[in-house]
This record gives sequence, structure tokens and C-alpha cells, in this order.
Amino acid sequence: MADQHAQSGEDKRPTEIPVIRWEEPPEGPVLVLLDQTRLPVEEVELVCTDAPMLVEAIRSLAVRGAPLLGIAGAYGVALAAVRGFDVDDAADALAGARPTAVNLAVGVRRAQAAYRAELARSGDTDKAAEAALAAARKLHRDDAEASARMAERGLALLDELLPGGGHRVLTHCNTGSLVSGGEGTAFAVALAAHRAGQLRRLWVDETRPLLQGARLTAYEAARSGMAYTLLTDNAAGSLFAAGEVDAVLIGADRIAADGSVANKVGSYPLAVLARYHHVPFIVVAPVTTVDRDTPDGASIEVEQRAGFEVTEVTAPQVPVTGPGGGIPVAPLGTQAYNPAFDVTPPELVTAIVTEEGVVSPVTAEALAEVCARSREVTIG
Ligand SMILES: CSC[C@@H](O)[C@@H](O)C(=O)COP(=O)(O)O
Repeated sequence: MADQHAQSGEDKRPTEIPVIRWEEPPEGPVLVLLDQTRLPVEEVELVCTDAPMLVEAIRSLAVRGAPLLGIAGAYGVALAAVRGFDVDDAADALAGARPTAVNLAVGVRRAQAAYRAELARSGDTDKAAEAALAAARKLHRDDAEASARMAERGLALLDELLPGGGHRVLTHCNTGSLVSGGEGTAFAVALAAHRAGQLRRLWVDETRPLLQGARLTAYEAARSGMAYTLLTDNAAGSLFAAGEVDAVLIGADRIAADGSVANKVGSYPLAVLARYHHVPFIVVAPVTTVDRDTPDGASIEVEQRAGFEVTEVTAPQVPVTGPGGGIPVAPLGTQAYNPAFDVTPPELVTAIVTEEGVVSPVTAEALAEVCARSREVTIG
């Protein structure tokens, strides 16, 4: 098991094993994932041999977070192709596995388009499968590059908004290396500030109900050696009131054309708090997260998840008792409201940091202009 308590000033790899990798053992190609449902207790690999396994891994959040979903989806199409399954069926199943993070569909459709184009050109399914794999690998590399550029731009923005350093940054959900080909989105900016000696503290929202903040962001923060403190989501208000938050940094699952931001449920209340307390609310996301075909926040489909994620807590090391496999924390039969995401309107967002530039103030025109700088086109 990996050392969970590293607190030295030196950067360490976020996990002992890669978050996602393509392997070609003699039995046939596989996609190997770090099972994020097991963190922070243990680093366990999940080996996907076909697209349905990957669909299940996506639904269960073994693999999660917008950019990584795109990468995984693209590799999933390649997996179906090299193993001789119906590529279009696999692509549809993968793209529909979760509805809110647009990167999933972007990644899937890019690999599918590469497959189709090569098939039309050569008529050779092996070559078409290679093309799908090459598209997935490119998306993986591009995400690492985008991540580095977002970190650079985000750090420059922090310097501009908060001259003098010593930033106390609040973040929500998980946006680091666990969701990226590189160091992530919002977390990558915090990491850049830490390396520049400008991060005094990272406040980590635990992120109910599935605890991506507690289980994953705290894990990444500990391994990077940065000063961090975990809080319950509902403690954020008192932290703002005490003047302890200088900026909020979050990622995004889908950004509508008008600049509305869908991200992990609990992001919108933070935006409202930030506005009330005159604290910058900064969204960090690659241009692949901007969906020009979704006009506004009301048009974003928000994933509704099973109620047992709220009525039970699950932990790998304890005996299971409830129908969802966890320990009940509410009476049996209790109904739960469990949206996975919420939508923050553009007027509450101080800036959207992308690899192509910073959008501030957030308007549809400014967002479109920054996205147009990207060489790749988002799905239409
Ligand atoms: C860079 S990741 C941005 C978002 O994908 C992240 O904040 C988030 O909400 C992830 O939600 P999850 O339900 O864990 O996939």
C-alpha cells in the first residue's frame, strides 16, 4: 500500500500506480485503471477487457472526473475496436455512461471518428483500431499538456488577483492527477502555487456524498507535501465568515456556451458564498469541457444518482449491511435527493481558466473567443 501520510516538501507521484494505462499482454489488449473507489485505503488496479466493463467502472466512479472520463472513453472505443466488438455500439454505451461530464462524449466521439475515418480510407479494421488507439493516446498526451498550461495561467491569475502570495484556497471535489493525463485542473493551479511558495493552505471540502475531497484530494494534497485542511462541506460558510478563504478554485464537468458551470454538487453554494464575501471564484477547465451545443445552464443534464449513496456510507474495510452495500445512516426506505452536480451561473464566476486563455468577465462572446484558439474542435 502507498504511503498516505507523506508530508515532506518534496513532490511525490500522486499514486504508486498509474491512474490509467493501456497494456498489451499475450491474452489481448486491456485498459488498466486505478480503482478510485478503493482510495485512500488501498491502490488497487481494475483491468477492463471490454467496453461494458469500462462502462461499469465509469458508472461506479472507479474512474471519474471530467478529463479522465474523456481519456478513458477514448481508450474504451479503442478496446472495443482491437477486440473486434461493434465500435459504434460500444461508443454509444460509453458516451451514455454518465451524462454531465461532456469530456466523456468528446473522448469517445474523437476515437470513434478516427476509427471510422481510417476504415473509410483503408477498409482495414486493424488499421482502424490502431487509429482509434492513436486518437486515445493523443487525447491523453494533450490533456497533460493542457493541464500544465492551465496551471501556469491559473497561477498568473492568482498573482494578479491576490498580490503578495500566501494564498488560502478552498477547493471542492477532486481535480488533480487522479482525473487527468497531467496534474489536473484546479488542483494543478494549487500545486503550482505550492511549488512557487505561494500557497499557505488548501482547504479541502470533503464533498458529500462520495467524499471525493476527503478520499482523493486530501490524498493528493498529502502526497504533494502541501499544507491542507479537510472540512465538511457545510463548514465552508463559517470559514468564509472568518475571512480564511482568499480564493475558490474548482473544476468543471460541462461549461455551457453562456459560461454556466456544471460541477460537483456543492459548487454553486460556494459561488454564492464567494460572491457575498468578495472572494474570487475561479473555474479551471480545458476547452474540451466547454460545450458550445449546450446554450445555457438550464440545458445541462444533471446526473441523478442512487439514493443509497446518501442513505448509507460505504467503506471498503467495514462489513456491509444496507441494500446499497454500505452502513445505513438513515432509516431504511428513506428517499434521498442525490444530484451529482449543480450549475453555477456565469455572473457568479470570476474567471474561467483554460489552457488557451483566461475568460474574465465570463461572457458567451469571451468564452467563444478563447475556445476558438484551440486547434481541436469540440463535438458538434
Ligand atoms: C477536473 S475534474 C472537474 C470535475 O470533473 C470534478 O470537479 C467533479 O465534479 C468530478 O465528479 P465525479 O462525480 O467524481 O466524476
